[in-house]
Amino acid sequence: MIVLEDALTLLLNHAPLPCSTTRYPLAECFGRILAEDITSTMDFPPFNRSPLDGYAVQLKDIVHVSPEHPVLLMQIESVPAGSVPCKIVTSGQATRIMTGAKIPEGADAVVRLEDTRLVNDQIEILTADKAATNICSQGEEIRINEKVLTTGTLLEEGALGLLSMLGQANPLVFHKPKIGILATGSELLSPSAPMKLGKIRDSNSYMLLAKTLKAGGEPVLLGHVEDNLSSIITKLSELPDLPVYITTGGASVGDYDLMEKLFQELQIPLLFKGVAMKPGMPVLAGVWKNSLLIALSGNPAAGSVSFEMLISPLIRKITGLRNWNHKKTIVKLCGTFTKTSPTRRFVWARWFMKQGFIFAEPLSHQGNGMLKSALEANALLEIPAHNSPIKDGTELEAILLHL
Ligand SMILES: Nc1nc2c(c(=O)[nH]1)N[C@H]1C(S)=C(S)[C@@H](COP(=O)(O)OP(=O)(O)OC[C@H]3O[C@@H](n4cnc5c(N)ncnc54)[C@H](O)[C@@H]3O)O[C@H]1N2
Ligand code: MOO
Repeated sequence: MIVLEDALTLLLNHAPLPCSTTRYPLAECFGRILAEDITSTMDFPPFNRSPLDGYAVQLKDIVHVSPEHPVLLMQIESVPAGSVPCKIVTSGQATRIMTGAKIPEGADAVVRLEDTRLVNDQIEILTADKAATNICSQGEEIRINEKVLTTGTLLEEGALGLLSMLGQANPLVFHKPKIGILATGSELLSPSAPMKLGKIRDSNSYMLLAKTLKAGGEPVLLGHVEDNLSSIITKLSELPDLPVYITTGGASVGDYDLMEKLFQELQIPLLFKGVAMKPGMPVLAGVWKNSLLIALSGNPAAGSVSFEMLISPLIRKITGLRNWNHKKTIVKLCGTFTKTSPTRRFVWARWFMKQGFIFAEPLSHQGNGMLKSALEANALLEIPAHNSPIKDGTELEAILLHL
């Protein structure tokens, strides 16, 4: 039996390198991982521009204005966003300018439209309030040659907007790692099969498919196979070449729990067998033909916790993501937790904010009812080993699954 953190380190140390790279159109890049550093080839904004609709003027003409002592200026042109001003603003003149348009030469202030009035043909300036700061300077957000995005960045809305701004229509991204998911168990039926006595439908494959997608991998469902060593070996020999294979079922000590025998039969040296946590203790891992083979428990409650704690960070690392680690946080326990155990435990919980603190309430119906609690859970709460009953409000570590 191995400590969870050591098991994860072993898996990460044997993780395949991130996949090959390719260029994708920007619109197809959401959720992918950037495989190159992006340096700006231009300043942004690319020119001094107006942050509002108003008049570009010379500051010295308006510094002393007030509604009681306005000044009159002559409009020389009007510049919409996207156009280039042609005329230089000199003393006594104003260029009507729209938000986003280039500031004309000669102007060093912009008065907003609401602070002006049209008087005959002239523009009356009623206040100079903030006029000098009403200019967005060239390069104030991004300088030319500045590194804006780095390899390993998850491409979400901010990154996609920046890439577009920088003219990166086809950024280089990592291919998603393919993760094989094979369910073992003679009791298993596919979701479309008619029900039979003694059988259950395979829910693990679909649960782990979803978890794989969330971690940034590409799940490859390999179906299910009965608890028979030669059937499992035949099935494995037919599988496509993938960097990681996850199996569920047969990881414990029962007569038909064949995973340990499988590792022996295929002469796969074990990285570890059994992880000191509950649920999710039965896990075996090894390197098989340059791929990681990880056998999880068939118990949905156990398999999903093992996946969350061990496989999700592993997949995130193989995607090329820079920050692949769990997002752990300290929460306050809502209610008391009375179940004690010599092993550290992870329980599905629901976090919420109250009086400025994050609280987490363990869900009832854990264990075999895990799938129902998974529906409601948004956190995995860690209960330390050998705890005496834990009091309401005690600080505990949790992984927040959905924000
Ligand atoms: N004598 C002992 N028995 C058990 C122990 C133990 O220490 N000594 N550990 C228990 C614990 S804890 C767990 S967890 C399970 C682990 O069992 P396995 O990993 O070998 O998994 P299976 O026996 O194949 O299945 C367990 C359970 O889950 C159902 N199952 C299996 N596959 C699926 C699937 N794809 N979709 C939905 N449900 C699935 C299966 O029918 C069983 O009910 O062992 C305990 N026993
Ligand atoms: O290890 Mo079992 O995984 O406690 O549920």
